[in-house]
Order: sequence, then C-alpha cells, then structure tokens
Amino acid sequence: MSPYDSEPADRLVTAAADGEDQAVEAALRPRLLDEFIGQERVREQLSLVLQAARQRGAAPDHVLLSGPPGLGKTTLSMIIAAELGAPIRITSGPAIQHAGDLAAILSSLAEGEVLFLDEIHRMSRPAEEMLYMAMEDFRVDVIVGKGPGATAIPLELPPFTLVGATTRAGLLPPPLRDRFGFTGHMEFYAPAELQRVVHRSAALLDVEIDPAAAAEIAGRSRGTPRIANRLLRRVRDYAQVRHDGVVNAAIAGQALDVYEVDARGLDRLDRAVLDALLRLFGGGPVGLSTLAVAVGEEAETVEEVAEPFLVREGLLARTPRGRIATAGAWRHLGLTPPAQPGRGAVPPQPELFAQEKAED
Ligand SMILES: Nc1ncnc2c1ncn2[C@@H]1O[C@H](COP(=O)(O)OP(=O)(O)OP(=O)(O)O)[C@@H](O)[C@H]1O
Ligand SMILES: [Mg+2]
Repeated sequence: MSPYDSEPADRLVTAAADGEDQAVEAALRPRLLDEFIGQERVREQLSLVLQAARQRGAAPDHVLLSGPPGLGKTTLSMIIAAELGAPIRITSGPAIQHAGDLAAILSSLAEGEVLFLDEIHRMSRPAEEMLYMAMEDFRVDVIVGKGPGATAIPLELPPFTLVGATTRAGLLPPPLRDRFGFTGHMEFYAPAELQRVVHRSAALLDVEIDPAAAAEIAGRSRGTPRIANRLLRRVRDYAQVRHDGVVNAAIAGQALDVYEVDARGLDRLDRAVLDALLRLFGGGPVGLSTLAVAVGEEAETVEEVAEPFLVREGLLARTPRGRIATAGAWRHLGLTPPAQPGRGAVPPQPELFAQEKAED
C-alpha cells in the first residue's frame, strides 16, 4: 500500500509494496547477511552487533532500521533472526492500538526471540510507553481494573531483541529512539548494486538475463530493490510473450518503454510534470497548484508522488517563488535550456495547454 492516498494505484515505479510484490517478495528475500546486497555500512555494523551477541550467548541490543520503503528493512529484520538462530514474531505499529495488545505479545515471547515491529512510528502513545519499560528493564506493568481501584501488576519478561522499522525516523519520540542500541540507516542503492539485485532475482525466477540487461533494469529502478524486482517481472513477461524469454538489454529497454518507465526511472506522471514545467512555464518558477492544473492532477499527487523523485534526481527544485526546472531537466527531455535562468527557450503556450485539456 502506498503511504500516499494521492498515488495512482497501478503505478509501476511506486516504492510501496503492491499485492503482487507481497506474494513474490518472500521468495526473493535474501536469507543471510552475506546474501544481502549493498548497504555496506549497515551490514558491517550489524554483523558486529550480531557476532558479539552470539559470542556472549546473549540477546543483542535492540535494533532500529530506518529508511525509505522497499530498501530492505523487513528483509534485514528476518536476517537478524536467522543469523541469531532465533524465532521471529512479526507485528506492526498500527496493529498495536492498546497497551494490552502489546502486553499480550511481550508476555508470550520466548527467551532470545526477535520481535519485529514494523512501522513503529505508528504505535499508540500508551503502547509506546509500555514499550519503553519493556525495552529497558524487560518488565511491563499490566494494569488491572479501572479508575482509583486500578492496580499495576509487574510482569517480568524474558530477554528479547526488538527490531523496529520505520520510514519516518524523525517521527519517533526521542525516548523511544534512545532505547535502541543500534540504528541502521538504509540508503538508496547504487546502480551497480541494483544490477546485482536484478541478477540474483532473475536466477531465482529462472529468467535468463545478461549483465547489460540487468544494468538497464537497474538504471530505471530509482535506487530501490523492490522496484527493480517489479520491473524485472514486467520485462520477463515481455520477453516471454514477444520473444523467446531470454532478456537482453534491447528487450529490457523495449519492455520498460512499453510501461513508460524511461531510462532514468521517470514514469508518465513524472515526465508530464517536467514537460509542463519546461514547455508551458519556460522552466518556472511556477506555483504548485498551477503546475498541478497543467498536468491534470491533484496538487498533492504532484507534490507527494512526482516531486520527491524529481528533486532527488536534481531535475526540479522547490523555491520560495515556486517550482523551477534545472538544466538537467531540459537535457533529460531533449530540450535546450534557456540562456537566462527562469526564462524558457520555449515561451509559455497557453493554447497548447488548452488543447491538451480538451483532448482528455
Ligand atoms: N539488499 C538487498 N538485496 C537483495 N534484495 C533486496 C535487498 N533489499 C531488499 N531486497 C528485496 O526488495 C524487496 C523489498 O524489501 P523489503 O520488504 O525488505 O523492504 P522494506 O524496507 O521493508 O519496505 P517497506 O518500508 O515498504 O516495508 C524484497 O523482496 C527483497 O527481496
Ligand atoms: Mg517492510
């Protein structure tokens, strides 16, 4: 599910997991730290934490994994349990609304068990407060009764390791953040790393693919393994239906052109935003709502769905005066940037805009 209501449901380049992703991701997940590609720093740090705990024969410190969707937080949490040889219990912040829900889970943990709490920033406040004590003292106070007659019954917990995952580390209250002994920040993957992800997934899916084709898919995957795996599946369909199933760079490129994911990973919406910014507004500055009207989308869709990646790619900038295109944006769409910044080589063309609106 996309974190944004404004994201089109069928978007091929969303980083959020769709139904098909959920069905196949389990099969594509690396099981051990050595199989996990990229994230060198997090991997090395985590490997030390886990190895030290194993040597001491104790449960490791609590681990927080933070970073954008689809970069491998759930995968790493399962790897942590596998590397420790410990069972894993999986739940999420939204599933724990009452402190009692959390007390039930905590009190049933086995010694050394890994508790994976996904979307930990979405837990309710009372549950969060119970978690503080559980993390620090391996103890919870179960409240029995209501009002003045209520009593707190202390309950000892076996040592366990909490692994929290969040896409929004900034939303975590500091007392919670401070109770993690180790925080791993996941970064977007480099193209060469994603190429290895594609190669590995292709082998697991029995798809014959050459290195240039894996690189082609990787380059369009927005630094995100989940997107790489999804694009690989669409390329596989194309190679199977239109060719003999073997994937080379040309076939990968053609397949993703069919799905309107361009060489840099921009999709139709992203390009429509850039195109309007360049052709209609001469590269800006232009206000968000005007830009949104020009592409026929809601302002939130443009702001939350298209812009973050365009900004990340250095194609668009948000300024106090409005959105502006960078020189890279002109190059990406094959247009000539204006000599004077902010003044487009192509003058604003309201009639083109009117015509496009009339067409849809
Ligand atoms: N380092 C990696 N090497 C190989 N495959 C990976 C790696 N990281 C992630 N993947 C693949 O990407 C997919 C998504 O990863 P995962 O579900 O762990 O992401 P996430 O960070 O938990 O996302 P979300 O924030 O949406 O929960 C998985 O199928 C996994 O196979
Ligand atoms: Mg996850």
